[in-house]
Amino acid sequence: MVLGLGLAANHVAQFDPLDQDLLAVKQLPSAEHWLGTDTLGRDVASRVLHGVTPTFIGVLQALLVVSALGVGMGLAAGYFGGRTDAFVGQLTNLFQALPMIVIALAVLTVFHRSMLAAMVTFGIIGSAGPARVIRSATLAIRNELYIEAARISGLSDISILFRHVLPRVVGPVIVQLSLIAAIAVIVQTGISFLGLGVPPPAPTWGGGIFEAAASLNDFPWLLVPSGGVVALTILAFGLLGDALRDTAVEAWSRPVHRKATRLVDNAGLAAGAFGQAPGNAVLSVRALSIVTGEGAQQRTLVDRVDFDLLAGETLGLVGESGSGKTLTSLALMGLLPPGTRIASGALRLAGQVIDLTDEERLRSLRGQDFAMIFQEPMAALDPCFTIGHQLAEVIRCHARLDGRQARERAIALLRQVKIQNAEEVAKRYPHQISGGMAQRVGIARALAPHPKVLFADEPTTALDVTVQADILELLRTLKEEHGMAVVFVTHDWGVVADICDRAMVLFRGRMLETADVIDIFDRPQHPYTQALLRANPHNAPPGQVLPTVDETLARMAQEAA
Ligand SMILES: Nc1ncnc2c1ncn2[C@@H]1O[C@H](COP(=O)(O)OP(=O)(O)OP(=O)(O)O)[C@@H](O)[C@H]1O
Repeated sequence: MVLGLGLAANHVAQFDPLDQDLLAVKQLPSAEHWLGTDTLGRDVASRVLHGVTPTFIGVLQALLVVSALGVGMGLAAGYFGGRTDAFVGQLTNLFQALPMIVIALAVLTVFHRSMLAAMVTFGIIGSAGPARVIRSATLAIRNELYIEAARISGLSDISILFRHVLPRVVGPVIVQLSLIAAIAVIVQTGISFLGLGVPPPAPTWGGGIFEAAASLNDFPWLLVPSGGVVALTILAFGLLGDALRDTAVEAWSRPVHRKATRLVDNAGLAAGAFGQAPGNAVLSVRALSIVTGEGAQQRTLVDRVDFDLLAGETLGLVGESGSGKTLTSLALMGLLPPGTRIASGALRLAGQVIDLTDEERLRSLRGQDFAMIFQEPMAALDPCFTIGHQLAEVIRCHARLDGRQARERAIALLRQVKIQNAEEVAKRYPHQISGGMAQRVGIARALAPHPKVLFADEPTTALDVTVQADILELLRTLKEEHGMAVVFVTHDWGVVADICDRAMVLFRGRMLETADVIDIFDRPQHPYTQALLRANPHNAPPGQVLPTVDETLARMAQEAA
């Protein structure tokens, strides 16, 4: 808005900013002079408005220098590391050690009060701060897998920097540039205030503050318009930076609250669809569909999945990577990742029917009736708190216990998951325990609220084989002790055979077959299940090359023809 008014100053301002009226000096705001007049009777509003353009030109000059130098140095130092990093480090140290104001005064003297020279100098010296911040942000992501993958696939460093690194650090870049813009306003105002910038009578914000300071005792009002516009502009740069950062960086990570086009009528579904559900089903899910994208871009990721989970049963969700196993379980937990949403479906839990598109209702089940354990047990624990503290926190969320009681219950839970020295483990931090122990802690945390259903998303994949067997054994025992039902996400037929009672095979988001585990292994009905089983390494004689699922499907199609 300030910039808009400044650009339209010739039309908006009622007076020439240089017109003096010695008969109307030091006037307070009036209908004629909106912000009053100064010590020479000039219209203050007109002078403030005409001061906008030179100020913003200066800001732009500083921003261009910082964008090129500060952002460039930060990206290069963080990405290349080594000597580049050391060189940039020395340079930024040097810039930060330079006395900015003394250098600016010298530059203004040499370049005859050139604001351009002052702003370029400020941009060069001021680029040290953004360079350091952007270096740190780049360091944090330069070893991420997708950057490695881009390197391996032959992309040049420049295109990796601009296409893969810059978009990830755009948040800090925007924030740093908004800070620089605000400081550039202060520097310009300071220079004009010292009488070293554009000479009077040209209208500048700093000049206005200088005049206001001179007549502060007899006409204090004069400081309000000139100081106010500077303060408001600085504030506006901060807010603008935050808003731009939110739009550019965080918009994608916000949950989408818009409801998708419903694929089925959920009201009708809730009323009739559970008729077929077995009497002893703890959880029944009907027509669960998950989509991503909007309008014509909408893509179905999980397509009308139905299943029943019986009391004390373990149901395996099996399928290749990307078949929708994880999304199915996350959807029921109300934990879908950003960009995806439930388009339709209903569940019935303990006789209660819940519309799956009702996010609020679904969220209330999490941690109460539904609990979850994850593939990366260590990543699911907060490194800053002890195991005991983290367990006690969850326990106190669900039960009215004091600190000591919650700690005792935490230790009891650790014993339930067969951790021998539970008291001692409770005092440890996550980095002080093994992966297998971390998964036991994850299970203990999931058990704390006595859930009806436990979702286990490949909980043994990240563990070594002997620990895997221990964890599966533990889950089997706990399921029996607690009477829980378990939904077990896996792509490992060995795990299905070991722990599941029934299995549901998913392919590209569609449910192909659900059967008892023995039937699935002995009499798989769907050609895809047959192909998936043939690709199972557990069945293969050593040394034999297994057919891929696609190869088996192609051969079956040929035989059928
Ligand atoms: N946030 C997301 N936005 C868009 N599509 C997604 C998102 N998360 C997952 N998908 C897509 O949804 C589909 C199902 O993903 P899901 O993670 O459920 O598969 P999965 O069977 O669990 O695979 P894996 O065994 O590799 O974990 C995949 O095609 C995946 O690319």
